[in-house]
Amino acid sequence: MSILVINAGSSSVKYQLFDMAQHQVLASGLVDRIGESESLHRHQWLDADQNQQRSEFEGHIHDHHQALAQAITQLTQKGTLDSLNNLTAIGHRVVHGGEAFKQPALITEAVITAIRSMIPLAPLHNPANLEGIEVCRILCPAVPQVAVFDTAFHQTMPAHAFHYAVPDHLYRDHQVRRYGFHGTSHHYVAKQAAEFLDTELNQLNLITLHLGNGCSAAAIQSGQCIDTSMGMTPLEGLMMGTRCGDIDPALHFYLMREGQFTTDQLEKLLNKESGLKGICGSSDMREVAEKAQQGDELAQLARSMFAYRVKKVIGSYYAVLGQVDAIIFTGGIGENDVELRLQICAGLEGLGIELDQPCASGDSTIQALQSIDSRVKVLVIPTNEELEIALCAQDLISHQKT
Ligand SMILES: Nc1ncnc2c1ncn2[C@@H]1O[C@H](COP(=O)(O)OP(=O)(O)O)[C@@H](O)[C@H]1O
Ligand SMILES: CC(=O)OP(=O)(O)O
Ligand SMILES: [Mg+2]
Repeated sequence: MSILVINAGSSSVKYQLFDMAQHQVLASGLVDRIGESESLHRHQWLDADQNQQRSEFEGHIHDHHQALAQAITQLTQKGTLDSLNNLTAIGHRVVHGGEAFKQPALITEAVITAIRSMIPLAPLHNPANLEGIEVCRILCPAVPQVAVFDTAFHQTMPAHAFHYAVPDHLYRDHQVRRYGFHGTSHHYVAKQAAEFLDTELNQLNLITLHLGNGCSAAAIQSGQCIDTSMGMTPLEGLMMGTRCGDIDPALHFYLMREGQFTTDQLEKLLNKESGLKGICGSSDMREVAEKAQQGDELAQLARSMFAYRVKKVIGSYYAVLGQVDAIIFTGGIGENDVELRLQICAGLEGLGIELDQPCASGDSTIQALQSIDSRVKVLVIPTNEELEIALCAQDLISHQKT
């Protein structure tokens, strides 16, 4: 059984082909800078002797149709996929499913219409996700397709957590509320934690911290999400690579009045030019860490701000949950930045959170960081959103057949 997972962004398409019997990646790739003169297509695959092979193509790839057609050609020509008929399903990451989707969905015209209706809530993400779906429907009409939503796992949040304190008609008429994102990752690492701790997920209270380019936290009570830091859009919450996270909303009016900013300029400023990049000029935490080590004060400030905000969210979710079994670090930063994890957890002994020696970074398996006396477990769990999407697609397709 092979499942292809597609994560289509505005100017890139990432894909992975899974052999579901082994949970093994047979091939993967990235088409980047779509629409620009110097587009890039990187493709990797396992050959018949299980050796990793790579190919790279540079040139103009004018749209998502060409990008996906090229990816499918690579998949079928490089021997990893005999024919498209051997694909069991295609799973798509869809960022915004609004309130319509609490679970993954088999893609139909009605599902496409519902995803389209969410575009005003996710103008930076949903159009590209839809494009990926529509192109795959043209290129692989016989293959069932499944949409897996970033928002779905957070749909269990109670009303007091998801409502904003604005006039209620804005919720009823304009769907203004907290939705939360990265749900596929939060759910995946929560399930991994349950397996690692040898406990049912519905018996666990967890705080999951997804710290990648985008960053978000979730409070999970008895296995269900009861709060999360991202909001109506992925701009709210923690400080991120280029996104500001929580700010005073009055900053908008102030900058519009005093700085003559337009709405588009503000959107760009807060989404693309803020966060780590806004403070110290670099959005990549590895670069920020290097600069900080060399004595760059703004890079040091950026790291302190980042850690402080994660610490605050741990404290607030601890209060909301009452009792916490484990805190889970995931995402590129959460999995690898040993020093930052120490900074985040420093001083939390009063909450029963005590770290042992920092563990080696870059381990691909689960690490437990807590000391023997720590009441709360502190785990590092590598996320795998693509595998989770493939598992969701497999699950949905097998239930369709029975
Ligand atoms: N060893 C490391 N130390 C610190 N940060 C790291 C390390 N490895 C990766 N990162 C950071 O992880 C972030 C990317 O996270 P990732 O989860 O891969 O991103 P995405 O959200 O795009 O999937 C970048 O800021 C990167 O610098
Ligand atoms: C929704 C979101 O923030 O996704 P990413 O972290 O992939 O940008
Ligand atoms: Mg990632």
